[in-house]
Amino acid sequence: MRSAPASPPDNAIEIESLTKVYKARAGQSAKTALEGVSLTIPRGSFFALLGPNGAGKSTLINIMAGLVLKTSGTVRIWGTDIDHNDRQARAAIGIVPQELNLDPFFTPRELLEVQAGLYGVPRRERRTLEILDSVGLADKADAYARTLSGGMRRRLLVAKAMVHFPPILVLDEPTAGVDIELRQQLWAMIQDLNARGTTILLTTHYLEEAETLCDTTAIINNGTVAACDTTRNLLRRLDSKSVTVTVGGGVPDPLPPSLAALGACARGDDQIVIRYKPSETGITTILEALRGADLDIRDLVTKETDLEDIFLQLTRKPAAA
Ligand SMILES: Nc1ncnc2c1ncn2[C@@H]1O[C@H](COP(=O)(O)OP(=O)(O)OP(=O)(O)O)[C@@H](O)[C@H]1O
Repeated sequence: MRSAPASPPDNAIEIESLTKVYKARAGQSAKTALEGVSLTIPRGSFFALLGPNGAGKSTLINIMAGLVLKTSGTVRIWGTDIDHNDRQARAAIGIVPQELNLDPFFTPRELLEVQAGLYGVPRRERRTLEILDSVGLADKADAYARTLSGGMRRRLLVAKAMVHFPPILVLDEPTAGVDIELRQQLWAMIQDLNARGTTILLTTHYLEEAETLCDTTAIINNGTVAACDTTRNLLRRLDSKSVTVTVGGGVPDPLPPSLAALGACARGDDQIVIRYKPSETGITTILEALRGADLDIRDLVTKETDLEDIFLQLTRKPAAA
């Protein structure tokens, strides 16, 4: 099954005009989950796919995994079109699912052997212990999966996705519900895999995760790509800063007109946030508006834009008419 092309492709994944419409079912109308999605994931990159719930991330991954049939469009994985040779395309990809779906009665060694068998990896080519070692589980090779901690199980899922030596690893929300220490461990492990050449595609809700780890970020919303750029460019291009003011006596409702005119909004009972474009609005304009609002200002903090600002700007639902 290790039938990679002779020379590796420039792009690990190429998706063009991908559309998925789930057919109408009893009581439910048809649902367009992806609409004309195009994405290019260069070989060796660490790519984040960000999106709110229901954006279409799982649909995209499931199409690549062969679990969902696309409606139209093209998907090439490691140079192979899934319509031409889906086995070869899928052999280039390892998918780490979100759920900890491991058979508790298998040991990690057995689990990897069975998985390698499913992928048709000949015994002499299997690297079970080497893979377990790469995820820090060599000493647990013969422990029952049910005795492993949550963190170890997650690492075992990564190992399982790697039995056929895929050059691409897709991780679906790998750190959802995972504590901070374990998150750091997983990050270090995935970074190490990436440093050794594996292309990583990661879906996440954690903006910090994309910001810290990923060189490129795509934001997907309502089944379309709202943005796709290097993470650094995304942060740079927004031309956005924010001022957060903490006020005594509660945030006035409605907000004073001078602040409402700047698009300010209340956060909690005692904070007002004003997002602004430094290229258009100087900080003195904002300070004057605050002075004119006659507030009991207790604190004032300015902040550079971060991925959360961008995410909110791109995925915010339009206000109801
Ligand atoms: N089998 C299905 N039949 C009908 N609609 C579906 C099906 N699977 C997903 N959908 C719908 O398609 C849209 C995209 O769902 P998808 O699971 O791909 O989003 P997601 O970004 O992965 O969300 P989450 O982060 O919550 O998993 C949603 O509106 C969802 O309800």
